[in-house]
Amino acid sequence: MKYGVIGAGAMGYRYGVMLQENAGMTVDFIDTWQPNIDQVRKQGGVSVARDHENRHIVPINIYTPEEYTGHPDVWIIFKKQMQLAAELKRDQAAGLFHDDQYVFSAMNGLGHFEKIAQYFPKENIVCGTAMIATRLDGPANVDFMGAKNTEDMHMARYNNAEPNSQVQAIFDDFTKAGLGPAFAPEWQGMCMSKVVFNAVTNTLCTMFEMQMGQFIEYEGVRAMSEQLFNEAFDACERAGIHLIETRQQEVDSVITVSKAYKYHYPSMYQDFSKGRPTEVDYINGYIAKIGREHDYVCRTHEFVVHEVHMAEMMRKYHHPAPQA
Ligand SMILES: NC(=O)C1=CN([C@@H]2O[C@H](COP(=O)(O)OP(=O)(O)OC[C@H]3O[C@@H](n4cnc5c(N)ncnc54)[C@H](OP(=O)(O)O)[C@@H]3O)[C@@H](O)[C@H]2O)C=CC1
Ligand SMILES: CC(C)(CO)C(=O)C(=O)O
Repeated sequence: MKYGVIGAGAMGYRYGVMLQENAGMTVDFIDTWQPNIDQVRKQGGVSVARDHENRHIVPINIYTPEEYTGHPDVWIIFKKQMQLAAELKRDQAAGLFHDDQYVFSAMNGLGHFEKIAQYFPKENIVCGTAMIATRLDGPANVDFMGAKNTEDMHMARYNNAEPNSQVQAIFDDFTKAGLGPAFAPEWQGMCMSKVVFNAVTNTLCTMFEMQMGQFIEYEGVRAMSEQLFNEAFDACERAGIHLIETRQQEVDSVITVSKAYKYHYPSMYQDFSKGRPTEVDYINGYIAKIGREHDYVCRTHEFVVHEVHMAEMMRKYHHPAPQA
């Protein structure tokens, strides 16, 4: 199958390069960040390392939306939440989207599938979550964090139907690529399971400018995680959303995932340290919104949203440390 990746950032490169190198798929990348495109063209591809080692150039095809004339079978979308609406509008205007295409996204936070559904039929949308850590260290320069074969992701159709042949083919390609997919029975609970995880790790690591391994050095991590998870689960229960993990499994995975990715700064910190807006409104803010809609105030999540925005504001007075 032919894939088109919209958003040649950390995760777009991760999925595209693994599909191209390990599964032998044809992949085209679409991006709007000109220094990124220029750097790919200058160095003959994207520079890829794994855990800081074995850095090499992987030749890739990259285009702006307006340059692109191809017709992939599947689009993979990895933009930041706040970039998505403008990106989809620009891609549509450039004639990129066609009715026969499928679309997959494993962005963090929630709110993106409603936007994607404005351009694609519901049955062609495949929702995903990725417990896969990747750093974008500069234009066309990525670092895949974690040992090979630890990649772990979930997928479910946006209409919650059983996989049809096209969705199964995507799953098989992701398996061959080494992305470690598993099907989940239902998209919303699957996605919320990742949102609540990111509402702990991404947010706390960002505010305290920590790698995940440093974060779990603190003895109060379990207690802090439990407080945030309990509030999020209580809100989800009132909203009738059933997560695919239990509260205890979420707390345990904060520890195990942070150990596995001990040198990773969550993607939120990558934005924070570069002076860009963070996705906090789509993560803790999304949980808080679900709570409010169901007469339950998620006080800690609402407070944490303010804290992250306050930390963002403070960047005009002192600069966060760059990623080590
Ligand atoms: N990184 C990770 O480990 C993980 C990330 N995710 C999620 O995946 C989604 C995509 O994240 P990720 O791949 O990390 O995002 P990136 O920030 O690496 O890339 C997204 C886009 O941002 C733009 N961009 C990136 N850096 C800069 C910069 N310095 N200046 C200007 N533009 C820049 C580029 O597009 P353009 O200029 O065209 O806008 C790029 O295509 C998010 O929802 C994230 O939460 C999920 C799991 C893990
Ligand atoms: C890798 C992981 C799971 C860390 O929280 C992530 O989702 C991110 O960096 O945004």
